[in-house]
Amino acid sequence: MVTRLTNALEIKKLTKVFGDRKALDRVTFDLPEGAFLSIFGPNGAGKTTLLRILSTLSRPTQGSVRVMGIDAKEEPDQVRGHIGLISHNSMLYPDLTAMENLMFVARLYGVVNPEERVRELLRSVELDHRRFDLVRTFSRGMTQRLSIARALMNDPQVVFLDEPYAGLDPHAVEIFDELIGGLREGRTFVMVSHDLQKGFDTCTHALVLARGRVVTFAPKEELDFEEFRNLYRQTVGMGVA
Ligand SMILES: Nc1ncnc2c1ncn2[C@@H]1O[C@H](COP(=O)(O)OP(=O)(O)OP(=O)(O)O)[C@@H](O)[C@H]1O
Repeated sequence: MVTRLTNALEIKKLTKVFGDRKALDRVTFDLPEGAFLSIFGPNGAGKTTLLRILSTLSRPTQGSVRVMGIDAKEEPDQVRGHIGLISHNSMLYPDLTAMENLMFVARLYGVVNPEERVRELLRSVELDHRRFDLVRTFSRGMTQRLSIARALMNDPQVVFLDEPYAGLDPHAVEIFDELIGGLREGRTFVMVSHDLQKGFDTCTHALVLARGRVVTFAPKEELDFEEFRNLYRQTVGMGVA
């Protein structure tokens, strides 16, 4: 029997223009299901713009985006049902408790037993004991853990992470790595990272962007870290768009 690998992402000639600036320029790549893609690039390379388009927060100017086979331009709502996003903007309400925040999201997704699901998620990120505390009293690491729980509400097949290590102390990084490690089975991850070593260690595929264009897209087994690092340094030397 031949096992057919499906692609979690199919991106073709994706272009995004802001005024007279091209933030993304004909970006093209396919990512197989179950992969972990790390996206690298200097400031202004287009990483966040790409992540925002993949997660349906922004629309491409040109080109096509398919997430789990669904056209993100035509059916963004359908795509949203399959994805989770963990970003700087935690999408949490600081003046609500952890529990209230997650209950709100559970209702948005029409979760059948919302309270049960919320408690299960809170336990999985080790925040159940803080469920009645306001989010504004949480540390950066705790807020991030809660935003992971929020992003997992719909049991997403594709998870997007925007610089998840920013502002975390080493202990929080460890907890985060463990959490993500436990979620990798059967899921696809896409992470924007400024930490070259960590992003490279974690990934199965690497994408380097510069000035909105793909400099490299390859499975990790085709890349040697030292060469990759040198290439990245040259890329950073290319400057911003
Ligand atoms: N809403 C916007 N309006 C106008 N220009 C924008 C907008 N969003 C992004 N850009 C421009 O698009 C380009 C890519 O920005 P983007 O935020 O995607 O880069 P990035 O690689 O994520 O950078 P960083 O590493 O600094 O976060 C930049 O030149 C930026 O100024």
